[in-house]
Amino acid sequence: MPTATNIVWHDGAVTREHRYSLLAQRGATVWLTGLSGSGKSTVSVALEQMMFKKGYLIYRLDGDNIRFGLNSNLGFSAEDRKENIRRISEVAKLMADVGVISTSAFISPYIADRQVARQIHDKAGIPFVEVHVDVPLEVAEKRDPKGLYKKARTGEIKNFTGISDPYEAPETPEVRINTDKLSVNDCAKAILDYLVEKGIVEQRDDVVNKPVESANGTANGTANGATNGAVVNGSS
Ligand SMILES: Nc1ncnc2c1ncn2[C@@H]1O[C@H](COP(=O)(O)OS(=O)(=O)O)[C@@H](OP(=O)(O)O)[C@H]1O
Ligand SMILES: Nc1ncnc2c1ncn2[C@@H]1O[C@H](COP(=O)(O)OP(=O)(O)O)[C@@H](O)[C@H]1O
Repeated sequence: MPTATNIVWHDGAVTREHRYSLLAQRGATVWLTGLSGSGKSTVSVALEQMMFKKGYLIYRLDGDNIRFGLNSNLGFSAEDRKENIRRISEVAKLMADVGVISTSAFISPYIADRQVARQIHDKAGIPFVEVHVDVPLEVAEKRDPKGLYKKARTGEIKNFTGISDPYEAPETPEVRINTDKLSVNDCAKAILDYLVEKGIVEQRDDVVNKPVESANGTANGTANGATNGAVVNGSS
């Protein structure tokens, strides 16, 4: 890929700290890596609901979804997966620079690519929390929520992670969740507990007084004290 030359960074007057102050939160990236069917999307959705109810602005970046748009030109070769992860890392970094907490749920099978994701965040001074969504291959394959393992076994899908392509598990992730041993809620809670323990987010009570259950992208909760449905800051 060509590298840009003759370019100069341009600073604005509104800083990251101004935006964080406006939003009453700091940006961060929660990076979920694991086999297909390990539970990355399911846990991300649960964490999003849990944190949204506490008044956090949180946004999910998800492998399948991103491949419909931004990364629709990428396949599953090692080179394409690397570019997939690099682009997502840059997007997550930008979102965190705005002040958004994002979850990135990507198989991201290669240690080197995840290292790049971490470096992009480290360089920008943004917290990067790697979560290994850990499950034995047999369990993921048995779940097979999209029927992809079946297709991979018959050879209909080539280069399928865990079957005909490698998955390099993280050795020292910030958080490891075993989705065959913990409930979805407990997995999400383990991540939130880590964020609180490390001071990445503060401890907050729920401020949204209805469950956030809609699966069509629109949240159905309303915030305590808010008349327009906007979420109010739950910090004291
Ligand atoms: N060959 C192959 N290998 C792995 N996964 C495949 C493949 N082909 C299609 N899919 C579907 O694509 C989803 C993974 O996309 P990602 O962007 O997360 O992959 S990667 O991080 O670039 O490796 C993955 O989503 P999840 O099952 O949610 O992980 C699959 O639905
Ligand atoms: N503790 C758990 N955490 C996450 N998913 C779980 C858990 N227990 C069972 N599952 C099931 O495993 C499947 C995981 O699928 P999905 O979230 O799409 O995985 P991925 O995004 O990693 O491909 C879902 O059918 C989900 O209901």
